[in-house]
Amino acid sequence: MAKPVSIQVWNPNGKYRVISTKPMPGTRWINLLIEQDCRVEICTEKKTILSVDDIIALIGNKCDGVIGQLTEDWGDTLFAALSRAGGKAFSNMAVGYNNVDVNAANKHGVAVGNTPGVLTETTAELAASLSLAASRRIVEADEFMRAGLYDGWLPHLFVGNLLKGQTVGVIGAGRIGSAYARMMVEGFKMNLIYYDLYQSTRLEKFVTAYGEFLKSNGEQPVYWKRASTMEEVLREADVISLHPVLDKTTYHLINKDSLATMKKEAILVNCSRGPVVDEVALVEHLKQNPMFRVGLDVFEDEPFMKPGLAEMKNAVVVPHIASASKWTREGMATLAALNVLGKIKGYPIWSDPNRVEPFLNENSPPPAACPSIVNAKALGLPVSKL
Ligand SMILES: NC(=O)c1ccc[n+]([C@@H]2O[C@H](COP(=O)([O-])OP(=O)(O)OC[C@H]3O[C@@H](n4cnc5c(N)ncnc54)[C@H](O)[C@@H]3O)[C@@H](O)[C@H]2O)c1
Ligand SMILES: O=C(O)[C@H](O)CO
Repeated sequence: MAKPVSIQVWNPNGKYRVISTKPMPGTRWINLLIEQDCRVEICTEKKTILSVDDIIALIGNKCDGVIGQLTEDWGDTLFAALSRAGGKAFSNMAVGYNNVDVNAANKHGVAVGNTPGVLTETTAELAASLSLAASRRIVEADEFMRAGLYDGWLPHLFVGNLLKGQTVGVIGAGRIGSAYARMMVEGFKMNLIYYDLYQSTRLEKFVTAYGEFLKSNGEQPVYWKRASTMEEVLREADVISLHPVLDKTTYHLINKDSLATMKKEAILVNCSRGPVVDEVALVEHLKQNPMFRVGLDVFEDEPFMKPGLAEMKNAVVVPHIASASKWTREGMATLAALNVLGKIKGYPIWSDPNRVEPFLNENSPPPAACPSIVNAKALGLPVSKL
């Protein structure tokens, strides 16, 4: 058993004990909990990733709800501990919840929250940034400059790819994938090809309308295509960005074979989850194809990179920061806190997790609902009429 971890306590006499396994940005989330009679305990332990034992020690004998992080392993052991302590709610401070065993949560009657919507644009902007950084070789050029190697303009110096008129491919055109597609189509006049299990009519309508606008201005229009297979996207796109959920259907979706299907000078961006890409195969592909480039925010074995990746000049790598804008991170903290608070207070579940703005308006109290509970149906929780 790990030794008890250090905590900061807010509102010590609060009736409901809510734990956050990490300090989170902003103070609104703390205030919202305190106003509703919660004692808030924030783990201030220095180590970045808490173990299951650390979290069991935090939960203790009485705990009404926990706000946790995507780095934690929320399986049967933790849900059993939370349930024994009287807890009925857990929320990830993330939209992705592949670190959570939802069946185990169901078994112990614990509601599982996530934070959709508030991070859509911020994450799409990072994917767009990585697309640009990779296509225009920004990191390589920056390193070159700082190393004092620049001794004058040259026709061949850091020549990269023009995005305008090329095709952007999106795999997983949900909230973030669609936002990214719109940025790339509108910002850089790229054509779109996408693959998703579901049709994205809104995205298609957007590209059609933008194409008509360009045409009416005498410019080359843009086009969209919904691919019937992922391979079609891999074959046709010049820049491919991955935005599906991580589950058993998307594990190693990008592997040796799929990499071989892509154009030799293609750009691959991953802001979804690391294991969507077979990173060992990717390193080999980068070695064999120096004109192929990647922009990665996520890694298969975070916080580590597979051997060889750090040395690849044709890879841009950042440490899982896609949702890291101040507004988004504060909003994620708010949504996660309100998921836990709402369940403790017996509120119903918000009917549309794609429309969470009312919870984020600092000038009015949030609706009396849980913004997003992924196992609401399985637990038979009522849906809000608001
Ligand atoms: N890097 C980051 O910091 C960061 C930030 C936010 C989200 N994410 C990741 O992005 C994911 C997507 O977030 P979202 O809000 O857009 O979710 P979403 O549910 O709106 O979109 C996911 C899409 O993936 C599609 N999909 C599922 N299985 C697929 C498959 N086998 N092939 C193709 N498409 C498939 C779904 O139909 C859906 O449209 C999250 O689950 C999370 O893992 C990462
Ligand atoms: O799933 C998520 O929300 C991200 O990975 C962190 O923002």
